[in-house]
Amino acid sequence: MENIQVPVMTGTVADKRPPRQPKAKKFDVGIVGGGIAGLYTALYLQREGHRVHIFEGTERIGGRVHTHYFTPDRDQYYEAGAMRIPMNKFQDIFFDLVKYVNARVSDERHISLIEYILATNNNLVYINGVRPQVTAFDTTPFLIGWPDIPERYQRSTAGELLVAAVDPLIQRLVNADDFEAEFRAIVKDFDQFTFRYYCINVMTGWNNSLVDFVETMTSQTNQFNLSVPELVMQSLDFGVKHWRTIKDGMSRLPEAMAHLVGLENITFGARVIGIGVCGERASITTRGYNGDLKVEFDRVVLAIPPAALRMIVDRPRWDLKKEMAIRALHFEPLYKMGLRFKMRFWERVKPRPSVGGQSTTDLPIRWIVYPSNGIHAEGAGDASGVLLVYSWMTDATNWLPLTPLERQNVAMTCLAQVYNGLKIDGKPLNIHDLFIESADHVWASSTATGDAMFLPGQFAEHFDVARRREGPIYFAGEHLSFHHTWIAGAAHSALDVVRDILKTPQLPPLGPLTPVHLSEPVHGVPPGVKAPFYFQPKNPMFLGTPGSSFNVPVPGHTSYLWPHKGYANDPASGEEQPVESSGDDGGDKGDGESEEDGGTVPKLPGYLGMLDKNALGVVSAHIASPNARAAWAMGRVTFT
Ligand SMILES: Cc1cc2nc3c(=O)[nH]c(=O)nc-3n(C[C@H](O)[C@H](O)[C@H](O)COP(=O)(O)OP(=O)(O)OC[C@H]3O[C@@H](n4cnc5c(N)ncnc54)[C@H](O)[C@@H]3O)c2cc1C
Repeated sequence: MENIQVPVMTGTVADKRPPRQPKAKKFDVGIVGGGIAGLYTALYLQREGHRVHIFEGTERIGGRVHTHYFTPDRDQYYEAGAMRIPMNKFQDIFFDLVKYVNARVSDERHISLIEYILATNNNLVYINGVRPQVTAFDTTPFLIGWPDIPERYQRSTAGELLVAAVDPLIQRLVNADDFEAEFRAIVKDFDQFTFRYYCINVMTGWNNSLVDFVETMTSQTNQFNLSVPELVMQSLDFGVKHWRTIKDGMSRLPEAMAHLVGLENITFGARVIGIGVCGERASITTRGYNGDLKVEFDRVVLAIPPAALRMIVDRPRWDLKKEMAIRALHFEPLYKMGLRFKMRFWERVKPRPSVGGQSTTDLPIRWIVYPSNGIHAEGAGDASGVLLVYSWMTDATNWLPLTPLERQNVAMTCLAQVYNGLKIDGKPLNIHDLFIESADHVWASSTATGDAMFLPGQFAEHFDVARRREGPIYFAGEHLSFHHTWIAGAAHSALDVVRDILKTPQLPPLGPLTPVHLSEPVHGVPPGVKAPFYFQPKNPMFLGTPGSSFNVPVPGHTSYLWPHKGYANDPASGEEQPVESSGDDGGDKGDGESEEDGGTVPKLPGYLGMLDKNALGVVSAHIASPNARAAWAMGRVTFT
């Protein structure tokens, strides 16, 4: 976009005015990826007066923030991606972002934070077929007969051992005036080592078997083969006592952010397949269901994980170090399955009911995570509920070869083993009788492949070069922050990019004190173009076929095509369900149909995108519009 030249007035009136400052250049910025990093970048640049457009490869906003709603009823969801936020100063950027968003969205989109319970004293442990009467962190090698443990550590708990290993380095970070400088010092000293090597060589008398024990009880298989700084950062966050989650689902955050950015500034179903540099500008080529689109921008931000960037093969070759970093940066595989039951049996089972927190097993399911939402809701005792199983690293990869039905069977068999012999209301618990349905997300086979968790040497060797801009092209994402695997990390990396683009290193994070009207947000609908470009979802996978994760509202109908429902053993609940008004849910998420949506599109907990009435309008005025075919003022547009 060109600068708008304000004509200089001459004569007496103009002479009395202070001389005009030249306006700072306003950029058109193309952002690839609609995860937190892309959205944060867009929000920030837009409020500084720049014009942004996000290209999201899928039909959903939020990337790895992904709440799966089984039904529109309260608490019938699981967090397939991010689910909990520790309340420490390193996560301030998240809490500030929530306040920033809340100051600007309608009540309906307001984000409420509720307590997240990380662990309770009643959570179960199930190791090698044994269910000791302690929690995972309180388990000792002696208690479960772990082999080859030096005598002096036989009665040390897993929690004590982990703290002894990481605390000296954590204290350095917690007490540092300059976090980044201290983190870099730790990188300099320890980045070349795996955490396992560190434990065996720095901790007196530890052997491999003791490391295996601590890893099994406090982490997941082979995670201690990652670099020392990664495990220190992870322990720093998981050592926090108080946690929060978002009421009615984490997806409410990216959805609210997207509404602030403006749905007309986001193109869904637009997988970017090419990046080019044209002088000082850059181009994005994106492929949708009805053709390719090439757009030029002043700046391009690639807010996508390295696995996704690597698969954009039509792009400049950067120097060998940069390409090596893109190839190498290690992501740990992650796997989650949500299982919905007719009652929240885990809260009623005797003798050890789990009200929140998570149980630890050495089975393929590894962790059983109990929902913190809905614990005290009215009628929760008898209502259906959802728990999830969660695996990392090798434990996550092991699910890959299985079909969805096989995965469901494995998870159910594991859960039955853990709960074998426990009672509910005085009778033996049979979880198969209570099961309704499941859904899962194999992150290892999605574009991100998991979360960034670097191998030894990668912080020292690849981190800075991976973050470095290449001409008009900038890079963002959680992997490019010091705080891997957190929403906070994605937001930090986006803030770094915004500072870099605007050449203002001191820009503060978005927060409660950010003035609402520092400058009017600029919306990207170019003059003369009524409907911005939207890919029309013609592909069958977008039409709600079984197995699809996408829901297209059918204008004029009240039905709603549900996402992948897993494999319900109850045919009655396995069918697609029409969405009726569910009555007053007493919350802020809306309740079924509303006047606003004309009774045709159900309002679901935070569901965004094309379900939105306004977005629907845009979808129907898609590319066929001759105006949209005209040059899009953000740059030159080519349809092929
Ligand atoms: C299972 C799991 C549990 C987690 N738990 C927590 C937690 O409890 N707390 C927490 O704070 N964080 C958690 N995280 C981490 C957090 O979700 C991520 O750090 C953060 O969401 C990453 O945001 P991002 O924008 O960097 O990347 P992403 O969210 O991956 O966004 C990238 C986006 O780019 C899109 N994209 C990719 N390729 C292309 C392309 N070629 N063209 C167009 N679009 C493309 C993707 O579809 C995606 O929407 C978890 C993550 C996972 C997977």
